[in-house]
Amino acid sequence: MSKTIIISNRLPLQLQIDNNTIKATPSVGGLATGMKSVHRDSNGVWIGWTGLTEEETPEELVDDVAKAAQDAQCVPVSLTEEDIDGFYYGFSNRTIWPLFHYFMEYTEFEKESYQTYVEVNKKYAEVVLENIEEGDTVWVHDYQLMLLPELIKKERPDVQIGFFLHIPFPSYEVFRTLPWREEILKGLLGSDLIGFHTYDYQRHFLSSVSRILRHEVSFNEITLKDRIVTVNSYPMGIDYDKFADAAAKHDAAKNQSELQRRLDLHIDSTPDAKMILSIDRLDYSKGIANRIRAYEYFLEKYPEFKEKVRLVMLAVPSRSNVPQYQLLKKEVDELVGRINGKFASVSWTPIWYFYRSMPFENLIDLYTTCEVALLTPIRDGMNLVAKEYVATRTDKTGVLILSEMAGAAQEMSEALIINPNNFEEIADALKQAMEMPEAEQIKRNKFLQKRLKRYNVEKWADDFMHSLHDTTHKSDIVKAIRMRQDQEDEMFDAYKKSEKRILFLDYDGTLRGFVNNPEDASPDDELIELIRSIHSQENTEVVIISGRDRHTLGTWWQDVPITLIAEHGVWKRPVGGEWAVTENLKNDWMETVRPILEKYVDRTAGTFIEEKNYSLAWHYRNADPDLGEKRASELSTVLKELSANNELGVLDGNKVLEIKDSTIHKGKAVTKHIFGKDYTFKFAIGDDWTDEYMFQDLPDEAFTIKVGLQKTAAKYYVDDTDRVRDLLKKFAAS
Ligand SMILES: O=P(O)(O)OC[C@H]1O[C@H](O[C@H]2O[C@H](CO)[C@@H](O)[C@H](O)[C@H]2O)[C@H](O)[C@@H](O)[C@@H]1O
Ligand SMILES: O=c1ccn([C@@H]2O[C@H](COP(=O)(O)OP(=O)(O)O)[C@@H](O)[C@H]2O)c(=O)[nH]1
Repeated sequence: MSKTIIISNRLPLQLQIDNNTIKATPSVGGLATGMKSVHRDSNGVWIGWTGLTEEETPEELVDDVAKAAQDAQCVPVSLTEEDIDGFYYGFSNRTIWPLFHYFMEYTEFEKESYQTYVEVNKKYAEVVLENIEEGDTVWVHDYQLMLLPELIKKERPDVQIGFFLHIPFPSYEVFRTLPWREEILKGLLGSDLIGFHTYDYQRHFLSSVSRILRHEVSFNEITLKDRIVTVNSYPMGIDYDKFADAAAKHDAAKNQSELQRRLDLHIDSTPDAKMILSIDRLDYSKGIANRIRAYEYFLEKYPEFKEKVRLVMLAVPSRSNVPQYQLLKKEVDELVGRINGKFASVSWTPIWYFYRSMPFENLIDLYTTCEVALLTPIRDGMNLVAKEYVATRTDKTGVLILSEMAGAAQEMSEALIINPNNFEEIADALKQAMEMPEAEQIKRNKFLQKRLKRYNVEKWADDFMHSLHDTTHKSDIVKAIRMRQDQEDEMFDAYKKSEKRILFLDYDGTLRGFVNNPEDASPDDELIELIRSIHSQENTEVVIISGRDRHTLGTWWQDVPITLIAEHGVWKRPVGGEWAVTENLKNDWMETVRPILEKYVDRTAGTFIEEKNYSLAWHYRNADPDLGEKRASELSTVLKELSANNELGVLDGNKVLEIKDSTIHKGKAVTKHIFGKDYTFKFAIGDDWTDEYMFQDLPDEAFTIKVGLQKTAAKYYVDDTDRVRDLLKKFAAS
């Protein structure tokens, strides 16, 4: 039976050694808590790190570690102290975490820790590959494992791989600063589906892919040479019923509340003071220090709330080997001390501060007892605490104040949404929360609960898995039209048997890959030899048919006696002959069009005009991809309006717009060329829109091939210019 393999840095259980025996405790953090129910309900395994390094695990306990993991349907990845230093405390949490949360000043770019990150991703890949069986689906989680999809795909192209990023994906301007940006993007693109919490993270990722790797991105699909990668947003939900049920039980047994007991013990004798809850891992991205300062500002701005409110703050220890986290701990300790010292009275402590993690029951106690939750991250992928707080409010009272910088804010607009850097706004939101009528609290929470209950973690995981399985459908379409071996054999068979054969070959993007400067794309020696050798076969004609100008084509192929067709069919150089115009064309329109193109060159950096005898081309390959596409579509509209009455046509090529006589195109050129001749084998290959005319106009029996995975009228497609070269070699050897 096929299974789902979940992979994350940490397993949902963390192992410790206590008295020479293995002890397991649940992992904290949104990923582990959220995925736990998905793991429980699926027939799957979870691969990750146990929390124990190889050095910490004595020889005699190695089997016990494996057993403890196995009992929880987990498979451990064995890591050394050095691995954890470079991979977890290093690249993951000193480079990626701060960078992706826009803390540029905390970001370290260390080559050694990146190398360890690569090595550790390989260790994860090894364990995954050992555990994959046919039909399994792989779901990789989070920023610690961004190279893993590619490592798995390389070995197991048959396996479907999903990746979910739990933290924000930063804007291109921030991401581009990473020295290993290409490697990270390529690693992620080993996936079939990549998921983010919000649309903003998704669009930032797509923008980096198109700018850095220059891949074609269309809406939410990235076209690679042989696959399509789908990208989408899936806001992670929580196990709603688990929290709501636990809260209901807790409410029914009021005396269970530790907080209440604390109040009853008169540790603090202002039991009526409303409680403001704050829960996070102690992480600078969570805005804890700012939150305390904003609370101080609130008490100063609205002194009437002194002794009427209390901030209950749970900070869970996290990544304490990273210096920034140690500094933050110090800062928070000092702030809490200073503010309590400044405002406390004999009967009132303004902040109750806990620095530890709490078991589930105590969390429920905190959630249900506090009238307000104040969550003010500076950046946060999602923030599940916000959702858990709302889910536990069984009578629907309670006010959530949430930072607009948390992914959760996008779905929780009924909360009081604040900017975490605006103390004025936070202070006012706290006042509003304190004074909010119960009816309004209920109204807001009703909407929030309904949504959280519906899109719970199970629905979220289902949604992701369905989309992942749908990607098979897309790759099936790709497989259906990609030239199969038997189709290729059939074509070469027909070629060999034929007594009169013709091959129409497009040049750029087909015989040669694209380069930034078109003049640098001259044919290499191997290509020249191949073309010469095919052409020299008996009864075989090779025609290079290109949009290029005749001088360039003529120079590159001057010593090879093949037919050349330039400028989409305007010029022809027959075998052994001279260039001649095939049609009587006008070019007086150029005077009107050139200034328009020049205007677009001036406004769009990286673009330029190519002048041919009978056409003008505006190239935008080197422009910013988004701007290039936008300007191209704008220019195309302008040119089409202008050309309507002039028998001019606008050709949309590969990053080029070409304006020329509309009666000229490659389809017409090939039709004229084969007219009256009895070729028994016809072949055409090309990569862009201008080649579509050939594919459409050649008779049905022709073998037509598109280079690259795009919509086409050709019968087949091949991946790239390397595959074209393979085909040429086979023609030459036939
Ligand atoms: O494993 P740690 O280094 O101790 O960190 C705990 C987890 O923190 C991060 O959680 C993120 O995932 C949550 C659920 O999607 C999301 O709500 C939150 O905003 C994120 O910060 C981290 O992404 C996980 O990998 C860690 O395990
Ligand atoms: O003592 C604690 C405090 C919090 N949590 C859980 O940790 C998760 C925190 O997730 P969130 O998305 O808010 O932030 P993250 O820590 O993942 O960045 C939530 O599910 C909490 O219930 C926990 O297990 N023990």
